[in-house]
Amino acid sequence: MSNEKKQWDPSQLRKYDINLEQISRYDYNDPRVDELMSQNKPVIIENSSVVASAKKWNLDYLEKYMGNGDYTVFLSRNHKFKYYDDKKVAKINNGDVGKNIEFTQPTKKVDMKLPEFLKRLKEWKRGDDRLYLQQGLNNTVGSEIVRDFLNFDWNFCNSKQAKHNWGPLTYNLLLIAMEGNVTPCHYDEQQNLFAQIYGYKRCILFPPSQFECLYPYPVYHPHDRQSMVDFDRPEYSKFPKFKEAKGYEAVVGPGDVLYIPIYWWHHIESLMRGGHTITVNFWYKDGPSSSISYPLRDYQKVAIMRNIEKMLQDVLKDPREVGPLLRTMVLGRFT
Ligand SMILES: CC1(C)c2ccccc2-c2ccc(C[C@@H](CC(=O)O)C(=O)C(=O)O)cc21
Ligand SMILES: [Zn+2]
Repeated sequence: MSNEKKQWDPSQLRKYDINLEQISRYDYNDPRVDELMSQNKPVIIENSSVVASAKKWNLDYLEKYMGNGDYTVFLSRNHKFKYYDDKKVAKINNGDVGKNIEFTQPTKKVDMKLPEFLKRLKEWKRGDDRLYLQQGLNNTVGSEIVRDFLNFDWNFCNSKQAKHNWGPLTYNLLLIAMEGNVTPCHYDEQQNLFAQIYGYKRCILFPPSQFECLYPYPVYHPHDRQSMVDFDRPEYSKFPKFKEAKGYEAVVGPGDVLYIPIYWWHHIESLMRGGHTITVNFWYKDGPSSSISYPLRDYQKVAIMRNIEKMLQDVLKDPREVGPLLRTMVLGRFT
């Protein structure tokens, strides 16, 4: 490591007051990779050829071969790109879930041609909206890109999918972020092989067991699955257990593949002053839980809590009644 030219500098990482330790890195054919994956623990897989065919994906190549379709681009007034579920926004707007839910859309979703996206990326200056291109890799992209996509090392991905009993591949997202962009802490209900192609991203992960330290929004909220804690300015009075959160971090670079286990929280930032970043992720549904085995995994308890919240929300209708009912049911009774 010492003799390699350092590709990034710690000053490019945003400063957070969080207890973090390093995520392990192993060569793709090191048995410890599968050991960790089988325990649903994160690991960085080095030197695989999962996306080797995309090594040549620089912005000029993409501009030349990505075709002239419209791409999904998110715009943000600040560095954070908080996911929101627009189906849930609609439910709030038509009063389906109570009137008093304040929700301000944090990002705007626009369709943009690639040349315009790249132009705005190059000409960006302080005060401009930040951009984040997120596009499913499908047949709208040019034939060369499809060829590169088909030349991903699918044997590697399929072998992981089979060995760890994952469900079907649901999505490959192509992500082109501006330097400094942040995807705030959230979890997904899918297994994720996060393949870094260009530039460097710092990833902070927390296990599902840290649910009570990360204070997710209610399930009906458009920010379902996102943490309510603002890592830049944590409100410890509202979220006291955030002080106890214990996470794992890694900086991934070209050729690294980070396994983000299902239900694991992750905050992902493109290094400041590091130029744009390009990532392709591989999302897999969870495998068929052939038989429930005890003790339950932490992530299964998160799934149980989600189902209870959904059921209560459906039957109580007004979200303001969910908390009081749960408190009445639990406080002083289940010590
Ligand atoms: C922020 C953004 C563009 C977005 C906006 C609106 C709806 C969805 C999404 C969405 C989904 C996935 C990612 C990639 C990654 C985070 C990262 O690499 O930044 C990640 O979380 C994952 O691979 O699971 C990024 C986004
Ligand atoms: Zn995610």
